[in-house]
Amino acid sequence: MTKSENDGQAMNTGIIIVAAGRGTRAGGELPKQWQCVGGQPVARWTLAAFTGRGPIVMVIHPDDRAEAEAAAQGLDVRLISGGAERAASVLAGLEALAEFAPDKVLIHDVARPCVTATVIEAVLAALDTHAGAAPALAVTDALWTGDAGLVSGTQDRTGLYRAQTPQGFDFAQILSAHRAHTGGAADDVAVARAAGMTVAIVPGDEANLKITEAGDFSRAAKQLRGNMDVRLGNGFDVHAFEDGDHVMLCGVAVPHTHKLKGHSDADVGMHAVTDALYGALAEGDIGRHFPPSDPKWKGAESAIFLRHAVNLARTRGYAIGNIDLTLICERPKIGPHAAEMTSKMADVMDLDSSRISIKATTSERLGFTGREEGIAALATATLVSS
Ligand SMILES: Nc1ccn([C@@H]2O[C@H](COP(=O)(O)OP(=O)(O)OP(=O)(O)O)[C@@H](O)[C@H]2O)c(=O)n1
Ligand SMILES: C[C@](O)(CO)[C@H](O)COP(=O)(O)O
Repeated sequence: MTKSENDGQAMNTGIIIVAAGRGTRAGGELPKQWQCVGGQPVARWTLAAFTGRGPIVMVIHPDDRAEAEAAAQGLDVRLISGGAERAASVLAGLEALAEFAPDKVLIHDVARPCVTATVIEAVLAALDTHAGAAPALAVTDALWTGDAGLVSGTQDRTGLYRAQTPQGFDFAQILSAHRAHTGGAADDVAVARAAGMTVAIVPGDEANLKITEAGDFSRAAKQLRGNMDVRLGNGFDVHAFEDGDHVMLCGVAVPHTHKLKGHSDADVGMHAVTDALYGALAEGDIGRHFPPSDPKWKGAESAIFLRHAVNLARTRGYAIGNIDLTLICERPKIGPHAAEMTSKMADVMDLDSSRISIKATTSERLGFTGREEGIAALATATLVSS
């Protein structure tokens, strides 16, 4: 991940996912963040919730690199080594993020995979007016002290909150607060307050639980199932042939007796996939985002449109489930180029190629594709949010 690769995204916010803990209370053969809930590692859910919001640094234990790489596969995440205490891991993350010079930073426990976009956005909004902001829930149960199984006293709950993450801060201020902090701290709000920063409380969410004990895995799985929003979109596009010697299909220049006619590079395959993503988001189509009347897009690479749709989906908290594209033409033959097209699309979409299907059919010489007047493309996309 480089600074320039993130240009155009939410560049002023950096993300730190602290994942260097050992998960001793949760048990299991692997630390809790690498164990699966709802079919994928805890860490992957957590990373997906922040993808598209800015550069992500995940702080890990040096022994966990293989598990971390598997959990982050296909996502733009920098892995760095943490320390023995949570605060040391956060400081390592802040130092690594300094290269991106973010204005703000969100610091989140990997062990909170059910965090919602609403909570993240509430923290970010509060950072417009405060140096720090964090989600929390007011304590609603009565509080007691206990001793040897007996209630030994009661505790006034007025003004008490249960703290959650992500905790958000002005980047420069929290970096210097962490550098100056000595001794333990339960969280980054404690470090910030010790340095004199004010921290706003924003509404937390019961769903944003921290996997701490073994029983929390099933609670998280239930939550992830319940929160999951699956969206499906389809896209259809047609471009006519004109004189030329190659067609652009899914980012690959395929030699042919004609080229495709269009305002942009006329990559009919990418256009259909882009429209499927916009469709899944109920965001209209390419024309709404990149009007053909705008000379700026004349001859433009269609990868620009596709990346925009992908980033829009990720910014809204969706991961791309899969893409299925059918190209309809008699010629050129797609089969020999399908692997290269898949790899190019995977690259542009920053998506594992196993989630991309590119296939082709003829229309049995019927209709405009049968008469070789042009190429049609039909795409389906699924988006999954937690
Ligand atoms: N040295 C540490 C300790 C904790 N953490 C992270 O801080 C978060 C909150 O910590 P906790 O839930 O206590 O996780 P563990 O330390 O892994 O759990 P345990 O205390 O049961 O071992 C977790 O995302 C954990 O990975 C970290 O990055 N570095
Ligand atoms: C930061 C935190 O998630 C706020 O609730 C929590 O303090 C970290 O977990 P730990 O169990 O206290 O290490």
